[in-house]
Amino acid sequence: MKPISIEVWNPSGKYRVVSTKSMPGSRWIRLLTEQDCRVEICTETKTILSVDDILALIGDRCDGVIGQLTEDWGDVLFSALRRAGGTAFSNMAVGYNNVDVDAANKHGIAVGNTPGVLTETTAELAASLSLSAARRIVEADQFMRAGLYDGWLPHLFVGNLLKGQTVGVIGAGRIGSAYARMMIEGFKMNLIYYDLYQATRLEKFVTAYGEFLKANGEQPVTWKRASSMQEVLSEADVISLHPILDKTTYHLINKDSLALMKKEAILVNASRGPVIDEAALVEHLKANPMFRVGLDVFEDEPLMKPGLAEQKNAVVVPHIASASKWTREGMATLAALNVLGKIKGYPVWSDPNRIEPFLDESSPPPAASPSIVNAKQLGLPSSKL
Ligand SMILES: NC(=O)C1=CN([C@@H]2O[C@H](COP(=O)(O)OP(=O)(O)OC[C@H]3O[C@@H](n4cnc5c(N)ncnc54)[C@H](O)[C@@H]3O)[C@@H](O)[C@H]2O)C=CC1
Ligand SMILES: O=C(O)C(=O)CO
Repeated sequence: MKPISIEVWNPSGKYRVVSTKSMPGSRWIRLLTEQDCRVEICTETKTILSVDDILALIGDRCDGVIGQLTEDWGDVLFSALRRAGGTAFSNMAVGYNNVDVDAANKHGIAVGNTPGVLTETTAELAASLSLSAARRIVEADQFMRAGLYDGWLPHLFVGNLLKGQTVGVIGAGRIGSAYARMMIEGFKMNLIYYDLYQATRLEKFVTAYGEFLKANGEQPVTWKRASSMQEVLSEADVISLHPILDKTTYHLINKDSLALMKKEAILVNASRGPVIDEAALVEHLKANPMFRVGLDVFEDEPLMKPGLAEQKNAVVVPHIASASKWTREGMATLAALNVLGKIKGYPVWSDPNRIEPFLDESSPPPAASPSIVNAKQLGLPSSKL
Protein backbone atom coordinates (compact mmCIF):
# COMPACT_ATOMS: atom_id res chain seq x y z
CA MET A 1 0.00 0.00 0.00
CA LYS A 2 1.41 3.40 -0.94
CA PRO A 3 2.30 5.74 1.95
CA ILE A 4 -0.12 8.57 2.57
CA SER A 5 0.97 11.99 3.81
CA ILE A 6 -0.03 13.04 7.32
CA GLU A 7 0.56 15.73 9.93
CA VAL A 8 0.99 14.49 13.52
CA TRP A 9 -0.03 16.20 16.78
CA ASN A 10 1.07 14.88 20.19
CA PRO A 11 3.16 11.98 18.83
CA SER A 12 3.40 10.26 22.25
CA GLY A 13 -0.38 10.15 22.79
CA LYS A 14 -1.79 6.78 23.89
CA TYR A 15 -4.81 6.70 21.54
CA ARG A 16 -4.38 7.04 17.79
CA VAL A 17 -7.10 9.19 16.19
CA VAL A 18 -7.04 9.82 12.44
CA SER A 19 -8.80 12.65 10.64
CA THR A 20 -9.13 12.06 6.90
CA LYS A 21 -9.10 15.83 6.31
CA SER A 22 -7.75 18.98 7.87
CA MET A 23 -10.72 20.62 9.66
CA PRO A 24 -11.28 24.30 10.62
CA GLY A 25 -10.14 25.62 14.00
CA SER A 26 -7.71 24.17 16.51
CA ARG A 27 -10.03 23.45 19.45
CA TRP A 28 -10.84 19.97 18.17
CA ILE A 29 -7.12 19.10 18.04
CA ARG A 30 -6.55 20.51 21.53
CA LEU A 31 -9.49 18.61 23.00
CA LEU A 32 -8.08 15.35 21.65
CA THR A 33 -4.40 15.91 22.49
CA GLU A 34 -5.26 17.04 26.06
CA GLN A 35 -6.93 13.64 26.53
CA ASP A 36 -3.86 11.64 25.53
CA CYS A 37 -4.68 11.25 21.83
CA ARG A 38 -2.09 11.24 19.07
CA VAL A 39 -3.86 13.04 16.23
CA GLU A 40 -2.94 12.25 12.63
CA ILE A 41 -4.41 14.47 9.93
CA CYS A 42 -4.29 13.40 6.31
CA THR A 43 -2.59 16.08 4.19
CA GLU A 44 -3.07 14.51 0.75
CA THR A 45 -4.13 17.23 -1.68
CA LYS A 46 -6.79 15.27 -3.57
CA THR A 47 -10.30 16.17 -2.44
CA ILE A 48 -11.99 12.77 -2.28
CA LEU A 49 -10.09 9.93 -0.64
CA SER A 50 -10.66 6.39 -1.92
CA VAL A 51 -11.36 3.40 0.31
CA ASP A 52 -7.75 2.30 -0.30
CA ASP A 53 -6.44 5.69 0.85
CA ILE A 54 -8.44 5.40 4.06
CA LEU A 55 -7.31 1.80 4.61
CA ALA A 56 -3.74 3.11 4.44
CA LEU A 57 -4.60 5.80 6.99
CA ILE A 58 -6.20 3.31 9.39
CA GLY A 59 -3.13 1.05 9.22
CA ASP A 60 -2.53 -1.64 11.86
CA ARG A 61 -3.52 0.31 14.94
CA CYS A 62 -6.15 2.99 15.12
CA ASP A 63 -8.62 3.85 17.89
CA GLY A 64 -10.94 6.14 15.99
CA VAL A 65 -11.45 8.02 12.73
CA ILE A 66 -13.06 11.36 11.87
CA GLY A 67 -14.25 11.13 8.27
CA GLN A 68 -16.08 13.13 5.64
CA LEU A 69 -19.38 12.86 3.77
CA THR A 70 -17.49 12.29 0.49
CA GLU A 71 -16.16 8.94 1.76
CA ASP A 72 -17.70 5.51 1.42
CA TRP A 73 -17.85 4.10 4.96
CA GLY A 74 -19.00 0.50 4.61
CA ASP A 75 -18.00 -3.01 5.56
CA VAL A 76 -14.44 -2.75 4.16
CA LEU A 77 -13.51 0.29 6.26
CA PHE A 78 -15.38 -0.69 9.42
CA SER A 79 -13.86 -4.19 9.46
CA ALA A 80 -10.39 -2.68 8.92
CA LEU A 81 -10.97 -0.19 11.73
CA ARG A 82 -12.09 -2.99 14.03
CA ARG A 83 -9.03 -5.12 13.14
CA ALA A 84 -6.87 -2.10 14.00
CA GLY A 85 -8.49 -2.02 17.46
CA GLY A 86 -10.82 0.90 16.70
CA THR A 87 -14.31 1.40 18.09
CA ALA A 88 -15.26 4.91 16.95
CA PHE A 89 -16.01 6.76 13.74
CA SER A 90 -17.61 10.17 13.27
CA ASN A 91 -18.73 11.88 10.11
CA MET A 92 -17.99 15.61 10.13
CA ALA A 93 -21.59 16.13 8.95
CA VAL A 94 -25.10 15.71 10.24
CA GLY A 95 -26.14 13.64 7.19
CA TYR A 96 -24.69 10.14 7.18
CA ASN A 97 -26.07 8.57 4.01
CA ASN A 98 -22.42 7.80 3.10
CA VAL A 99 -22.21 5.47 6.10
CA ASP A 100 -23.47 1.89 6.19
CA VAL A 101 -24.64 1.89 9.82
CA ASP A 102 -25.53 -1.84 9.71
CA ALA A 103 -21.90 -2.59 8.79
CA ALA A 104 -20.72 -0.41 11.68
CA ASN A 105 -23.08 -2.25 14.05
CA LYS A 106 -21.74 -5.59 12.83
CA HIS A 107 -18.22 -4.54 13.78
CA GLY A 108 -19.23 -2.78 16.99
CA ILE A 109 -18.17 0.68 15.78
CA ALA A 110 -19.96 3.77 17.10
CA VAL A 111 -21.02 6.20 14.34
CA GLY A 112 -21.14 9.89 15.24
CA ASN A 113 -22.63 12.86 13.40
CA THR A 114 -22.80 16.62 14.02
CA PRO A 115 -26.41 17.82 14.46
CA GLY A 116 -27.58 21.28 15.50
CA VAL A 117 -24.40 23.28 15.02
CA LEU A 118 -25.16 23.63 11.32
CA THR A 119 -28.91 24.18 11.49
CA GLU A 120 -29.04 27.98 11.19
CA THR A 121 -26.06 28.24 8.81
CA THR A 122 -27.58 25.69 6.42
CA ALA A 123 -31.02 27.29 6.63
CA GLU A 124 -29.46 30.69 5.87
CA LEU A 125 -27.90 29.30 2.68
CA ALA A 126 -31.25 27.79 1.64
CA ALA A 127 -32.81 31.21 2.25
CA SER A 128 -30.00 32.83 0.20
CA LEU A 129 -30.67 30.44 -2.68
CA SER A 130 -34.40 31.19 -2.45
CA LEU A 131 -33.75 34.94 -2.70
CA SER A 132 -31.11 34.58 -5.40
CA ALA A 133 -33.50 32.50 -7.50
CA ALA A 134 -36.51 34.76 -6.81
CA ARG A 135 -34.66 37.97 -7.69
CA ARG A 136 -32.34 36.51 -10.35
CA ILE A 137 -29.24 37.78 -8.53
CA VAL A 138 -26.68 35.63 -10.35
CA GLU A 139 -28.03 36.41 -13.83
CA ALA A 140 -28.10 40.13 -13.00
CA ASP A 141 -24.55 40.02 -11.57
CA GLN A 142 -23.26 38.34 -14.74
CA PHE A 143 -25.07 40.95 -16.85
CA MET A 144 -23.38 43.80 -14.95
CA ARG A 145 -19.92 42.26 -15.19
CA ALA A 146 -20.38 41.68 -18.90
CA GLY A 147 -20.84 45.46 -19.30
CA LEU A 148 -24.38 45.01 -20.63
CA TYR A 149 -26.15 47.47 -18.31
CA ASP A 150 -27.03 50.60 -20.25
CA GLY A 151 -29.83 52.00 -18.09
CA TRP A 152 -32.92 51.21 -15.99
CA LEU A 153 -35.71 49.42 -17.85
CA PRO A 154 -39.21 48.38 -16.71
CA HIS A 155 -38.61 44.77 -17.79
CA LEU A 156 -35.02 44.32 -16.61
CA PHE A 157 -34.61 41.16 -14.48
CA VAL A 158 -38.16 41.06 -13.20
CA GLY A 159 -38.49 38.30 -10.60
CA ASN A 160 -40.87 37.08 -7.89
CA LEU A 161 -42.14 38.91 -4.79
CA LEU A 162 -42.07 36.59 -1.76
CA LYS A 163 -44.28 38.53 0.66
CA GLY A 164 -47.71 36.92 1.02
CA GLN A 165 -46.73 33.89 -1.09
CA THR A 166 -46.54 30.32 0.20
CA VAL A 167 -43.32 28.64 1.25
CA GLY A 168 -43.33 24.85 1.09
CA VAL A 169 -40.96 22.78 3.19
CA ILE A 170 -40.40 19.08 2.60
CA GLY A 171 -38.68 17.63 5.66
CA ALA A 172 -39.49 20.02 8.51
CA GLY A 173 -36.81 18.78 10.92
CA ARG A 174 -34.12 21.00 12.45
CA ILE A 175 -32.98 22.71 9.22
CA GLY A 176 -36.36 22.68 7.45
CA SER A 177 -38.00 24.34 10.46
CA ALA A 178 -35.24 26.95 10.80
CA TYR A 179 -35.56 27.78 7.08
CA ALA A 180 -39.36 28.03 7.38
CA ARG A 181 -39.04 30.47 10.31
CA MET A 182 -36.64 32.67 8.31
CA MET A 183 -38.94 32.83 5.30
CA ILE A 184 -42.07 33.39 7.40
CA GLU A 185 -40.64 35.99 9.76
CA GLY A 186 -38.45 37.65 7.14
CA PHE A 187 -40.86 37.75 4.23
CA LYS A 188 -44.27 37.13 5.82
CA MET A 189 -44.88 34.02 3.75
CA ASN A 190 -47.52 31.41 4.57
CA LEU A 191 -46.32 27.88 5.30
CA ILE A 192 -47.25 24.49 3.94
CA TYR A 193 -45.06 21.57 5.00
CA TYR A 194 -44.77 17.84 4.60
CA ASP A 195 -42.97 15.61 7.08
CA LEU A 196 -43.56 12.17 8.52
CA TYR A 197 -43.87 13.85 11.93
CA GLN A 198 -45.76 16.89 13.12
CA ALA A 199 -43.55 20.00 13.48
CA THR A 200 -45.33 21.23 16.61
CA ARG A 201 -42.84 23.96 17.57
CA LEU A 202 -42.89 25.36 14.06
CA GLU A 203 -46.69 25.37 13.97
CA LYS A 204 -46.79 27.20 17.33
CA PHE A 205 -44.29 29.77 16.05
CA VAL A 206 -46.34 30.53 12.93
CA THR A 207 -49.56 30.78 14.96
CA ALA A 208 -47.96 33.18 17.44
CA TYR A 209 -46.36 35.27 14.68
CA GLY A 210 -49.66 35.39 12.81
CA GLU A 211 -51.38 36.68 15.96
CA PHE A 212 -48.67 39.30 16.41
CA LEU A 213 -49.12 40.53 12.83
CA LYS A 214 -52.89 40.62 13.21
CA ALA A 215 -52.62 42.62 16.45
CA ASN A 216 -50.52 45.12 14.48
CA GLY A 217 -53.11 45.45 11.75
CA GLU A 218 -51.18 43.33 9.25
CA GLN A 219 -52.27 40.29 7.26
CA PRO A 220 -51.54 37.25 9.50
CA VAL A 221 -49.33 34.40 8.23
CA THR A 222 -50.83 30.89 8.21
CA TRP A 223 -49.58 27.29 8.33
CA LYS A 224 -50.79 23.96 7.02
CA ARG A 225 -49.44 20.46 7.49
CA ALA A 226 -49.96 18.74 4.13
CA SER A 227 -51.14 15.16 4.06
CA SER A 228 -48.98 14.44 1.00
CA MET A 229 -45.89 15.85 -0.61
CA GLN A 230 -47.95 16.41 -3.78
CA GLU A 231 -50.10 18.95 -1.91
CA VAL A 232 -46.98 21.00 -1.08
CA LEU A 233 -45.72 20.82 -4.66
CA SER A 234 -48.96 22.05 -6.19
CA GLU A 235 -49.68 24.81 -3.62
CA ALA A 236 -46.33 26.38 -2.77
CA ASP A 237 -44.54 29.19 -4.62
CA VAL A 238 -41.13 28.43 -3.10
CA ILE A 239 -40.27 24.84 -2.10
CA SER A 240 -37.21 23.89 -0.11
CA LEU A 241 -36.08 20.29 0.41
CA HIS A 242 -34.67 19.34 3.82
CA PRO A 243 -35.24 15.61 4.41
CA ILE A 244 -32.55 13.06 5.11
CA LEU A 245 -31.48 10.99 2.08
CA ASP A 246 -32.71 7.42 2.29
CA LYS A 247 -34.74 4.98 0.17
CA THR A 248 -37.93 6.98 0.85
CA THR A 249 -36.50 10.29 -0.35
CA TYR A 250 -34.38 9.13 -3.32
CA HIS A 251 -35.71 10.97 -6.44
CA LEU A 252 -38.56 12.40 -4.40
CA ILE A 253 -38.54 15.17 -7.01
CA ASN A 254 -38.82 13.59 -10.45
CA LYS A 255 -40.54 14.26 -13.79
CA ASP A 256 -44.01 13.63 -12.31
CA SER A 257 -43.52 15.71 -9.18
CA LEU A 258 -42.00 18.60 -11.17
CA ALA A 259 -45.09 18.59 -13.37
CA LEU A 260 -47.22 19.30 -10.28
CA MET A 261 -45.35 22.49 -9.44
CA LYS A 262 -46.42 25.98 -10.52
CA LYS A 263 -44.79 27.18 -13.75
CA GLU A 264 -43.12 30.08 -11.88
CA ALA A 265 -42.24 28.16 -8.73
CA ILE A 266 -38.81 28.15 -7.10
CA LEU A 267 -37.23 24.89 -5.95
CA VAL A 268 -34.32 24.85 -3.50
CA ASN A 269 -32.20 21.86 -2.50
CA ALA A 270 -29.66 22.03 0.32
CA SER A 271 -30.26 18.46 1.52
CA ARG A 272 -28.67 15.78 -0.69
CA GLY A 273 -28.41 15.70 -4.50
CA PRO A 274 -30.17 12.36 -5.12
CA VAL A 275 -33.38 13.70 -3.54
CA ILE A 276 -33.88 15.24 -7.02
CA ASP A 277 -33.77 13.35 -10.32
CA GLU A 278 -31.38 15.92 -11.75
CA ALA A 279 -31.70 14.85 -15.40
CA ALA A 280 -35.48 15.35 -15.15
CA LEU A 281 -34.87 18.73 -13.50
CA VAL A 282 -32.65 19.87 -16.40
CA GLU A 283 -35.43 19.00 -18.86
CA HIS A 284 -37.97 20.85 -16.69
CA LEU A 285 -35.75 23.96 -16.50
CA LYS A 286 -35.35 23.95 -20.29
CA ALA A 287 -39.09 23.63 -20.88
CA ASN A 288 -40.11 26.17 -18.20
CA PRO A 289 -37.89 29.28 -18.30
CA MET A 290 -39.86 30.98 -15.50
CA PHE A 291 -39.30 28.03 -13.14
CA ARG A 292 -36.18 28.63 -11.08
CA VAL A 293 -33.97 26.47 -8.91
CA GLY A 294 -31.28 27.02 -6.26
CA LEU A 295 -29.00 24.03 -5.74
CA ASP A 296 -26.30 23.43 -3.15
CA VAL A 297 -26.10 19.67 -3.76
CA PHE A 298 -25.99 17.50 -6.88
CA GLU A 299 -26.88 13.96 -7.78
CA ASP A 300 -23.38 12.97 -9.00
CA GLU A 301 -21.39 15.37 -6.86
CA PRO A 302 -18.97 16.95 -7.67
CA LEU A 303 -20.40 16.75 -11.22
CA MET A 304 -23.55 18.41 -12.53
CA LYS A 305 -25.83 16.56 -14.93
CA PRO A 306 -25.27 17.60 -18.57
CA GLY A 307 -27.13 20.79 -19.44
CA LEU A 308 -27.56 22.14 -15.90
CA ALA A 309 -24.65 24.60 -16.08
CA GLU A 310 -26.15 26.20 -19.20
CA GLN A 311 -29.51 26.95 -17.56
CA LYS A 312 -29.86 30.62 -16.62
CA ASN A 313 -32.81 29.73 -14.36
CA ALA A 314 -30.53 27.68 -12.07
CA VAL A 315 -28.36 29.08 -9.26
CA VAL A 316 -25.67 26.56 -8.33
CA VAL A 317 -23.18 26.54 -5.45
CA PRO A 318 -20.72 23.80 -4.40
CA HIS A 319 -22.22 22.17 -1.26
CA ILE A 320 -21.41 25.14 0.98
CA ALA A 321 -24.61 25.27 3.04
CA SER A 322 -22.83 24.63 6.37
CA ALA A 323 -19.82 26.77 5.47
CA SER A 324 -19.72 29.45 8.16
CA LYS A 325 -16.59 29.62 10.31
CA TRP A 326 -18.47 29.09 13.60
CA THR A 327 -20.37 26.12 12.23
CA ARG A 328 -17.43 24.38 10.59
CA GLU A 329 -15.30 24.75 13.74
CA GLY A 330 -18.24 23.45 15.77
CA MET A 331 -18.71 20.48 13.44
CA ALA A 332 -15.02 19.60 13.88
CA THR A 333 -15.43 19.84 17.66
CA LEU A 334 -18.52 17.62 17.75
CA ALA A 335 -16.93 15.03 15.45
CA ALA A 336 -13.76 14.92 17.58
CA LEU A 337 -15.77 14.64 20.81
CA ASN A 338 -17.89 11.81 19.38
CA VAL A 339 -14.73 9.80 18.74
CA LEU A 340 -13.06 10.82 22.00
CA GLY A 341 -16.14 9.94 24.06
CA LYS A 342 -16.29 6.41 22.68
CA ILE A 343 -12.55 5.84 23.13
CA LYS A 344 -12.72 7.04 26.75
CA GLY A 345 -15.87 5.04 27.52
CA TYR A 346 -18.03 8.12 28.17
CA PRO A 347 -21.81 7.85 27.81
CA VAL A 348 -23.71 9.30 24.88
CA TRP A 349 -25.31 12.74 25.34
CA SER A 350 -29.00 12.19 25.91
CA ASP A 351 -30.30 14.89 23.57
CA PRO A 352 -28.53 15.44 20.23
CA ASN A 353 -30.76 18.49 19.67
CA ARG A 354 -29.13 20.25 22.63
CA ILE A 355 -25.42 20.26 21.89
CA GLU A 356 -24.59 23.85 23.02
CA PRO A 357 -22.57 22.77 26.11
CA PHE A 358 -20.03 21.12 23.78
CA LEU A 359 -19.55 24.34 21.83
CA ASP A 360 -19.01 26.70 24.75
CA GLU A 361 -15.29 27.47 24.53
CA SER A 362 -15.17 29.02 28.01
CA SER A 363 -15.62 25.71 29.82
CA PRO A 364 -14.52 22.10 29.27
CA PRO A 365 -17.05 20.05 27.28
CA PRO A 366 -19.25 17.47 29.05
CA ALA A 367 -17.71 14.00 29.39
CA ALA A 368 -19.98 12.49 26.74
CA SER A 369 -20.18 11.81 23.02
CA PRO A 370 -22.49 14.54 21.62
CA SER A 371 -24.28 12.41 19.00
CA ILE A 372 -23.90 8.70 18.23
CA VAL A 373 -26.52 7.53 15.73
CA ASN A 374 -26.25 3.81 16.55
CA ALA A 375 -26.01 4.23 20.35
CA LYS A 376 -29.13 2.10 20.93
CA GLN A 377 -28.04 -0.70 18.58
CA LEU A 378 -24.67 -0.88 20.34
CA GLY A 379 -26.25 -0.64 23.80
CA LEU A 380 -24.16 2.41 24.73
CA PRO A 381 -25.15 4.13 27.99
CA SER A 382 -26.93 7.48 27.85
CA SER A 383 -25.60 10.50 29.74
CA LYS A 384 -27.63 11.64 32.76
CA LEU A 385 -26.16 15.15 32.57
N1 LIG B 1 -26.11 20.99 2.07
C1 LIG B 1 -25.49 20.88 3.21
O1 LIG B 1 -24.36 21.32 3.39
C2 LIG B 1 -26.18 20.23 4.35
C3 LIG B 1 -27.09 19.26 4.13
N2 LIG B 1 -27.72 18.66 5.18
C4 LIG B 1 -28.72 17.62 4.90
O2 LIG B 1 -29.93 17.99 5.55
C5 LIG B 1 -30.49 16.85 6.14
C6 LIG B 1 -31.43 17.24 7.27
O3 LIG B 1 -30.72 17.69 8.40
P1 LIG B 1 -31.47 18.03 9.78
O4 LIG B 1 -32.57 19.00 9.54
O5 LIG B 1 -30.46 18.34 10.79
O6 LIG B 1 -32.13 16.60 10.08
P2 LIG B 1 -33.48 16.26 10.83
O7 LIG B 1 -33.39 14.80 11.12
O8 LIG B 1 -33.71 17.22 11.95
O9 LIG B 1 -34.61 16.52 9.72
C7 LIG B 1 -34.89 15.65 8.68
C8 LIG B 1 -36.41 15.60 8.53
O10 LIG B 1 -36.74 14.84 7.36
C9 LIG B 1 -37.92 14.14 7.64
N3 LIG B 1 -38.13 13.04 6.70
C10 LIG B 1 -37.52 11.84 6.66
N4 LIG B 1 -38.01 11.10 5.65
C11 LIG B 1 -38.93 11.88 5.03
C12 LIG B 1 -39.79 11.69 3.91
N5 LIG B 1 -39.80 10.54 3.23
N6 LIG B 1 -40.61 12.70 3.55
C13 LIG B 1 -40.61 13.87 4.24
N7 LIG B 1 -39.84 14.10 5.32
C14 LIG B 1 -39.00 13.12 5.68
C15 LIG B 1 -37.72 13.65 9.09
O11 LIG B 1 -38.93 13.26 9.69
C16 LIG B 1 -37.09 14.89 9.72
O12 LIG B 1 -38.05 15.74 10.29
C17 LIG B 1 -29.28 16.02 6.58
O13 LIG B 1 -29.60 14.65 6.70
C18 LIG B 1 -28.30 16.27 5.45
O14 LIG B 1 -28.42 15.29 4.45
C19 LIG B 1 -27.46 19.03 6.46
C20 LIG B 1 -26.54 20.01 6.73
C21 LIG B 1 -25.82 20.69 5.69
O1 LIG C 1 -23.63 18.10 7.49
C1 LIG C 1 -24.00 17.72 6.38
O2 LIG C 1 -24.80 16.78 6.23
C2 LIG C 1 -23.45 18.36 5.18
O3 LIG C 1 -23.92 18.17 4.11
C3 LIG C 1 -22.31 19.28 5.32
O4 LIG C 1 -22.50 20.20 6.27
